[in-house]
Amino acid sequence: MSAAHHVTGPVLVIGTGLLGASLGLGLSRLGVEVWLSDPSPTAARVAQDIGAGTVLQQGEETVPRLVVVAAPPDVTADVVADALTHYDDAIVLDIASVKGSILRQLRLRCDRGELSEQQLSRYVGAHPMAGREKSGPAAARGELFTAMPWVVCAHATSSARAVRAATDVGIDLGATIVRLSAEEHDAAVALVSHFPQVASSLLASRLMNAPGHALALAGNGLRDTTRIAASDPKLWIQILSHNSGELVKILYGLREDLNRLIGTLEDPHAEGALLDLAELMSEGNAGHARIPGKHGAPPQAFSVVTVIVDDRPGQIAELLTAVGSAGVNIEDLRMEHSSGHDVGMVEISVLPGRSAELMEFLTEREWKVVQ
Ligand SMILES: NC(=O)c1ccc[n+]([C@@H]2O[C@H](COP(=O)([O-])OP(=O)(O)OC[C@H]3O[C@@H](n4cnc5c(N)ncnc54)[C@H](O)[C@@H]3O)[C@@H](O)[C@H]2O)c1
Ligand SMILES: O=C(O)C(=O)C[C@]1(C(=O)O)C=C[C@@H](O)C=C1
Repeated sequence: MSAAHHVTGPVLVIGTGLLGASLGLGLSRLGVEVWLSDPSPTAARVAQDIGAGTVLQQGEETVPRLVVVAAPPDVTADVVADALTHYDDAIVLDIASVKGSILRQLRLRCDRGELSEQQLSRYVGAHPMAGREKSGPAAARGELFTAMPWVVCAHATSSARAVRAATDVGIDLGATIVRLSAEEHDAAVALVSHFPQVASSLLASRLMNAPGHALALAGNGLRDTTRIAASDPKLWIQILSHNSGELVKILYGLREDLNRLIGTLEDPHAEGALLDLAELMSEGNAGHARIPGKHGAPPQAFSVVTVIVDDRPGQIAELLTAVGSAGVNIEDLRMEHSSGHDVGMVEISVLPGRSAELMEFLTEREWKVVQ
């Protein structure tokens, strides 16, 4: 299948695990020529088998216009530097979960004369705020990035061409572009990604020696708060250690809150103790209410079913008729066009209890529902 897109291939994806294979899959589906490379021949082959691109065989050469480095954070700066040196006109971007440490390593190479300023100008950092608790290409999904934030971290000397290319990949994958400096990015993800991972892991680690009868009672509360505790330790020790400075600031605050809570619960009948507990719960309510919906939309009281439609007359009417025949009431409707796309995204707000059946109904009728 070939659809309108901004990215011009060939694109070389280096690192064909969950993220690299998902990106290859998303671009290949648009008709972009994608080459795949990974030190693990199995990871590269699996990525090829699922349709993410074509494996670049050892000794085989290609002239990519764009290189996307989707390797673990520890090796990302090395792989980026090699790509900037080896492919002398290609734009190189990385999609690692941390940005500041990688940029600092690349700058150091410039200062030592190992990389030229011209080479560094072809690099831009990016970070799709989309992923899974699973790793490897078998878990890849071409729609992983749809409607998710795609952070572009240009550095002081990134060329306009490089920034454009990093942005275009996100747009073509249906993501929402956010521009931040590497420092702003690292502070933000410490709070909204790295801290939740640590909190989830700490919570789940309490279960290691829990008696079977306690675990047998586990409901959605525990499942919701521990999904990401199943994440890959090899990846996360790198992410956490690369962004430790920002994370530690948040953990100091948590330590204070925990001390306060312990003090309160040690004597729940003390004067003011119940008020303290009420404050803790309502502060949590207030923080939760600030988590935006997809595309940065305000928090939703309804469930949103997102459907991708072709940008042509009659499509919305057909979709609304389909929702009507499912017997589901539309509480709100929002339509988004990604600039330059031939598709639009329709967000249908429905009562939370009706979204699963509507998704199933539409999917069965071959509407493209974003899962
Ligand atoms: N998993 C997520 O949710 C998520 C989300 C956004 C960004 N990221 C970032 O994407 C990158 C890849 O993560 P992933 O989840 O796909 O991990 P993954 O473990 O699924 O895949 C990583 C791949 O990189 C390969 N690799 C290892 N060393 C390499 C090297 N020197 N050169 C090239 N490839 C190498 C591995 O063989 C593996 O196939 C990481 O930097 C991560 O921080 C991950
Ligand atoms: O949804 C998940 O499973 C994720 O952990 C994804 C998540 C996140 O924190 O949102 C994790 C790390 C990445 O760098 C980006 C996205």
